[in-house]
Amino acid sequence: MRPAARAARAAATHPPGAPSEASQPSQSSAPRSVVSLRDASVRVGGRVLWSGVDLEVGAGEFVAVLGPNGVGKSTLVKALLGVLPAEGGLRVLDRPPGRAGERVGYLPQRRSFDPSLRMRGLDVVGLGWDGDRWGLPAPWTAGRKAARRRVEEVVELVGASAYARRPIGQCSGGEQQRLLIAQALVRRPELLLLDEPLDSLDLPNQAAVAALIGRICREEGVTVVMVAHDVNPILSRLDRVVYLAEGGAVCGTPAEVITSETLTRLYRTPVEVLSTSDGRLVVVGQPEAPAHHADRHTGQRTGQRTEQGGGRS
Ligand SMILES: Nc1ncnc2c1ncn2[C@@H]1O[C@H](COP(=O)(O)OP(=O)(O)OP(=O)(O)O)[C@@H](O)[C@H]1O
Repeated sequence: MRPAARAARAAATHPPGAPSEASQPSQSSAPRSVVSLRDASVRVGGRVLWSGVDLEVGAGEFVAVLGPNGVGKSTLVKALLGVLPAEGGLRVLDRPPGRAGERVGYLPQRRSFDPSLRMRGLDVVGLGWDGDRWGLPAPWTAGRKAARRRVEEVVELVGASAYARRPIGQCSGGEQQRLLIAQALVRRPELLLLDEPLDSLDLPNQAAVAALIGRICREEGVTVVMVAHDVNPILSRLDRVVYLAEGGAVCGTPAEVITSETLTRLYRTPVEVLSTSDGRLVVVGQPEAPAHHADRHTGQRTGQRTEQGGGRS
C-alpha cells in the first residue's frame, strides 16, 4: 500500500461503531483530501437513498463502493460528479461537486458498442480530449498534435495499442473497456470515478482490467473510487471499501468492513461472511435494497449468496 494511502483513513458513519471511527488520522499525517462527504444524503424520486454518510478519500487511494443492488452506489458517483444534487457537505478536489472539470475522469456503467460501429478505438479515446467540442475543429495545430500525442500515450498506458486502430465495434469487451478507461484518463485526471468497470467481463478480463486500474492508481498516482458489484478481482489492490446501506455507510479496510459483525450492524439483519478455501469472501444474507429498484443483475436477491471479495479476511 502506498504511504499516502496507508496514512489515509475513512471517517465513517452510520451506524455508530463503524471500523473507521477507531482509526482517525492525525492532522499531520493525512494526505490531501480528494473526496470529502460530511453527513451527506441523497434523495431520488422523492426517496432518501442514503443519509448520514461521512467519507474522506485521500490522494492516491483506491477505494471501492460496495452494497446491494439499488442501494445507491451509482448515485454516489453521480453526486460526486455533480449531476445529482446531494445534501450535506460534499467536496471533490476542494470544490463543490461538478466544479473540478477535467481533474475528474469518469467511466459510466458499461456501454456496449454496436459491432457495426466503424469509429476507431483511437477516436473514442480522443473524445475524452475534445468530445465537448464535437464537430468543431481544434483551434491550433499545436493543440491537435498535443491531443494526438496524449491519446497515443494513454492508449499505450492501458495496453491497447495493438487494437486501437480497429473499429471499436470489432474489439472484445475487455479491449473496449481498456479503451474507455483510456478515454477517462486522457485529460490526466487526479480522480477517476469508475462505475462497475468489470461488469460483463469474463474472469481473465476482469483480472486484467483490475490490474490495469491498480497500476493507474499506484504508478500514475490517480485516486480511484470504483463502484463494484463483486469486489473479488480488486480486493488485493484496494486501500479501503465503502459499504452503503439504506441508513448510511461504513468505511474501512476490507478486513475491517467485510465481516459478519460489521455488515450485520450496518444492515440491522444477520449477515454472514464466509471465507472460501481459495480465499474469496462470500456474503450471505445481505439484504436487497427496497423494491423500487429495476434490477439489472438477476440472481442477486435477498438472502442469496453474494461473492464479495477474497484473499483478505
Ligand atoms: N433519476 C432517478 N429517479 C428515480 N429513481 C432513481 C433515479 N436514479 C436512480 N434511481 C433509483 O435509485 C436507486 C439507486 O440506484 P443506483 O443505480 O444508484 O443503485 P446501485 O447501487 O448502483 O445499483 P446496481 O448495483 O444495481 O447498479 C434505484 O432504486 C434506482 O432505480
